[in-house]
Amino acid sequence: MQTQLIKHDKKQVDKIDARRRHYILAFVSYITSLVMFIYGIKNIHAEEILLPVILFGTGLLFLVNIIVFQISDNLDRACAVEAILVGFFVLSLVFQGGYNNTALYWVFPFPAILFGLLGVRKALIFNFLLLTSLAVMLYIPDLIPAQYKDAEASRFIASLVIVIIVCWINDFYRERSHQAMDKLQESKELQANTDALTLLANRRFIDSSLMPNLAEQPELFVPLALIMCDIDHFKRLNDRYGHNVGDDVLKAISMLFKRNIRQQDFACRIGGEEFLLILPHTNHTDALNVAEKIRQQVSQEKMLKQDKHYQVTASFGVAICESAEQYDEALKLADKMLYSAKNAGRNQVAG
Ligand SMILES: Nc1nc2c(ncn2[C@@H]2O[C@H](COP(=O)(O)OP(=O)(O)OP(=O)(O)O)[C@@H](O)[C@H]2O)c(=O)[nH]1
Repeated sequence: MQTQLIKHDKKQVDKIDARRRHYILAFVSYITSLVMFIYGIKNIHAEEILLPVILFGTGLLFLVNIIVFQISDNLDRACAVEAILVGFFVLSLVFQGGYNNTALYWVFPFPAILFGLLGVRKALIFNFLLLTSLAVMLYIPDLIPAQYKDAEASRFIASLVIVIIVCWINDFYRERSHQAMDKLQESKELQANTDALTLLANRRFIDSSLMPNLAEQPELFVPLALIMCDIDHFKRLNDRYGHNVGDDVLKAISMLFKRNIRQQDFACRIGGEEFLLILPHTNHTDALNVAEKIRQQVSQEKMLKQDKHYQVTASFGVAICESAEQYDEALKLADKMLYSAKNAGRNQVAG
């Protein structure tokens, strides 16, 4: 669950990538429609009506697509539509020939645009389809009204293949390095949120990951049970057997927590010998039962190899949190309950 929450926080990386695609979409839409309208006006009296129709038509469609995106906020759909418009524009321009038969020059920016809009795999397929359609149009001249010289067509196709391959290599490794950075960041984040001795989550995890998620999506957590746990007379144990033995006890208790909580629960070390178990969707009775079960197991487990008769015990305080705003109050209550368990003689649960 700790890893899942950290992954959830990594959505920041996806947001940056979505922004990149958004800018490409906006740039291509506005610039292409502007260029289309300017050329449409320039060619309004062209001999063939098809050219201004293509120019105004695609210009308008690019504009409509970005406006629909601004309203609907559906980036994937807008990018897919944009890619289809790009394909349609490229094919119809080459079909018609463009102004003074210059259509082929306008094709070269589009492979890179397709990679920017669609991501590596889809863009590669799309570019391949576009390339094949262009090759068919150029090598079977009877299919289209525009006339291109044989040498011109071959050079164009060869250059386009090079452009597509370079864009593909570039984008493939950009995506790979993006994924590697993402993993590295995730493992650094996990390390920073983990207590080195017990490998439980630490206080930083609660503050930087759990709390924002609780505030953002309380329905995933509440009612949230907080079980505060403190090992009894730990100072005495340390003094008698040494710090290393104390450390081993901390590790053994942490393992015991992990064995007794569900996959969606969190076990955190929040102080020297103080722990906090955080159990989402858990009511007061269930939380008391969990605490009692763990208390019994702690008191029954032989934790010291050096002294099989030494009984480690722990005290527990339980409270329920119903909202993110209530968290601090519930934590204070769990702490208060813990102290009443200590005052009542230790090795017990209060809540
Ligand atoms: N071995 C070990 N000891 C630690 C660690 N962190 C804190 N401690 C010790 O934990 C002890 C906590 O002692 P106290 O706060 O007096 O509490 P206690 O002896 O457990 O007594 P009660 O809580 O009242 O039952 C101190 O002696 C700390 O030095 C740690 O990482 N390893």
